[in-house]
Amino acid sequence: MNQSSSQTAFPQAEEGKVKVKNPWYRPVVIFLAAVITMGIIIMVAISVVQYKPLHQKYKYGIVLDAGSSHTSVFIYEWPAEKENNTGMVRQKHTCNVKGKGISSYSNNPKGAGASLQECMQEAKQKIPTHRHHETPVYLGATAGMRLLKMENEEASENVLDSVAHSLKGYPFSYQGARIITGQEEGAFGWITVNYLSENLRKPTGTLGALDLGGASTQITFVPQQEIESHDNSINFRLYGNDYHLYTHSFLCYGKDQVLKLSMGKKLESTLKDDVLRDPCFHPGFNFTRTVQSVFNTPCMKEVKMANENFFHLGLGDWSQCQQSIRKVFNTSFCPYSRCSFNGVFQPSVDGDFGAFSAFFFVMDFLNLTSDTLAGTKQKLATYCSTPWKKMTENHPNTKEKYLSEYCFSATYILTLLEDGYKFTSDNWKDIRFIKKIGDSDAGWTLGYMLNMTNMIPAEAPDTPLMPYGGYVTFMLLFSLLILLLLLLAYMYFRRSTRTAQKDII
Ligand SMILES: Nc1ncnc2c1ncn2[C@@H]1O[C@H](COP(=O)(O)OP(=O)(O)O)[C@@H](O)[C@H]1O
Ligand SMILES: [Ca+2]
Repeated sequence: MNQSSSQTAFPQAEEGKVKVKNPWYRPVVIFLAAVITMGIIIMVAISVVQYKPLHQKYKYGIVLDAGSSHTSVFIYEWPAEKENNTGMVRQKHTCNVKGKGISSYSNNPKGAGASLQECMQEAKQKIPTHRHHETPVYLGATAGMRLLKMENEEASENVLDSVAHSLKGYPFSYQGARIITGQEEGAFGWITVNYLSENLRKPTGTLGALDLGGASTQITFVPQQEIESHDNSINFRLYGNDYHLYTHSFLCYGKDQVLKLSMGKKLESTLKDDVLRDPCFHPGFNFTRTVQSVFNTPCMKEVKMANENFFHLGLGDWSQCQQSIRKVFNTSFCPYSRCSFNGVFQPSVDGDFGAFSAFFFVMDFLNLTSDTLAGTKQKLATYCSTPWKKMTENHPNTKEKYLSEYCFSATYILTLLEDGYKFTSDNWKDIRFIKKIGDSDAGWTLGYMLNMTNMIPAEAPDTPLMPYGGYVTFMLLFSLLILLLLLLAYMYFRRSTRTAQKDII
């Protein structure tokens, strides 16, 4: 039997000696299986880390900017998972409170709280109900309330109590209503513009901040020189970088207060006359005002006039207007190596600046946001000399108060920037007149909220493994690769089995 079987044509098929090779034992297949398993594990792991943002939940915050001229309610939103990253918070909605600023309610404090109702109701609708209770609400009052506090502290407290009471009546998380300092107003404005420009986590330069309100104005930037006065220096650490800022807020140098100051100075020189001839107003402008409406401010000593009323007449002379505005800056003394005005230290301006609030409203209305300094002056001179009649005909939909004051306001802006802050025709182009960056308004409110909610950490937070786009591409390529490997493995398996079967046959 042994002999006969040794003579067969197919010795492999010999009984007892046939061995079908199992393809899974081959090292290549083991390797492929290992790669596939590892690939799947890596994909699952990355998915767990990266999947979170796909299920974004938004959080919200509300800040009320109680300015001297009016109050605005800002609603911010940000993805809950990414709250410590720069550029994540955006403005969802704004609401302008009807009527004047809260400081105008000094004789009727209850009215201040009541005035907020409409906008706060709107906030309730804009923010999903299940988020209401965890949405912080802050009210920050600026220079109008600083002035009221100087004039009548009790009245200012009553107004603040009234707005606090009103805000506590909503389902949000009330966090306080207070007068913020000029330093805070400057520093938070700077944080806002640099947060929105995503300058804070990069080693690139920062943007200085120029804010012009009705009652005060702020300048904030990173200076090249040492800051000689303690009051003007602010240091903070954001996302792992140290910032040394220069900031100053000039109370009474908002555009509405400066208008009063310069009119008051002109009235002083015409004590007995009941006519104020004003080069900062258009020719043909003629308005009867009360003397009290000019002197009703703690920014100026009241001057006794012969009459209660006066006629405010426009002359439309830009260069005379600038001469009169220069008088509100005291440059006769400086206890430091250099000053802006009124004996306030200021290092030389450096880098790019964002100029917002009334800087923007005024320069944008006059189409002066991108001219040279000389060009701006020339256009302004022509603008101021335009007859008032023509102005009202050309701009029937513009508020008359604003329209009548643009010549004055723009002349003040130019004088403040050039004579006050010492911008020159060379670095004029570094001033960007801006309203918004992306969806969000430039102003102190966003920076204030980021700070109060600890959303800008001192040290840089962890970043996701890779950007979202990169992650999707990576996952796609990786899936394709795994598919390819599976296909290869399958083809290899088929071939090996076929060879084995052939071998058996
Ligand atoms: N469209 C506009 N045109 C001109 N000025 C404007 C416009 N909108 C607002 N303003 C002015 O901007 C200034 C805003 O100041 P505000 O923030 O109320 O005061 P402050 O910051 O000093 O407390 C006011 O002088 C207001 O009249
Ligand atoms: Ca303001």
